[in-house]
This record gives sequence, C-alpha cells and structure tokens, in this order.
Amino acid sequence: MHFQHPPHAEMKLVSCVRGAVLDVAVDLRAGSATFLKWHAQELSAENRRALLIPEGFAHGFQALTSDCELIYLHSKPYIAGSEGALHAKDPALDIAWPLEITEMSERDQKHPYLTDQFAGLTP
Ligand SMILES: Cc1cn([C@H]2C[C@H](O)[C@@H](COP(=O)(O)OP(=O)(O)O[C@H]3O[C@@H](C)C(=O)[C@@H](O)[C@H]3O)O2)c(=O)[nH]c1=O
Repeated sequence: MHFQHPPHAEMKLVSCVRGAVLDVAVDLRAGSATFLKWHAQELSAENRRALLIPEGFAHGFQALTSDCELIYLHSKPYIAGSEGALHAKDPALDIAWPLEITEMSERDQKHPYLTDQFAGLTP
C-alpha cells in the first residue's frame, strides 16, 4: 500500500485497461473520521471504472486475473525519498483481499506493520 509523504502527497487516478483488479485506498489523514479505514473497488476492462484516490491515502491492488494492465495518473512527480508504505496484510487495516496473497514484491513484503505511534499524515 503505497503513498508519498507530504509535501509530495499525490492524488492518483487509477483505471484497469486489461483484466481486473481489486483496487484499494486507505485513509491516512491525521484526524480523519475514517482514519485507517479502507475502500475497495473492482476495476476492470469490462466495467471501465476508475478510482480517484485523494492526497493522504495509501493505494494498492490485487490482481483478479493474470493479464492485468493498469494506468495510473499522478498529480505530483515521483520523489524517491518521500515514499511511504503499509503492509498489505497489516492486521490494523484488515483489508478483505478476495484472493489468497500468493505474490508480493520483495520490497512490499518488508514493510512493517503499523504501531500505535502512527498518528497519520498532516499536509
Ligand atoms: C512509482 C515509481 C517507482 N520508481 C522506481 C522506484 C523503484 O526502484 C522501482 C519500483 O518501484 P515500486 O516498487 O514502488 O513500484 P510499484 O510497486 O509498481 O509502485 C506502485 O505501486 C502502486 C500500488 C502505486 O500506487 C503506484 O503509485 C506505485 O507506488 O521504480 C520510479 O522510478 N518512478 C516511479 O514513479
């Protein structure tokens, strides 16, 4: 589940042009009524939906077919040093992934679980 820390927080518009994914956004905004809650939306070439993910949210997805292609439009440039991430299986998020997670990048497997110290992102 990826995001960029402020002041490089970005908005993303995600669509799936081949296959299907479950696309998930997690609210990381400090003080938000939906802090650490997630929202999932199936995006597919068939349903032609797109998900707009605001600044202050983490984003990730699970492939539902083996042939997915996604397009992301980002509102800010990629800044390597400002990357942040949550673990997709973090119990504090309890994301209901529809399939067993069988593949994850080495980098994404290493993200630590959240602790009580995480107070959220402030713009
Ligand atoms: C995202 C990105 C990565 N990179 C580099 C960093 C790294 O060395 C390599 C692979 O990066 P990542 O492992 O972050 O790639 P990836 O896991 O595909 O990252 C993406 O995940 C999804 C969920 C998102 O929401 C995207 O915004 C992006 O964070 O590419 C760029 O040079 N430019 C970029 O815009």
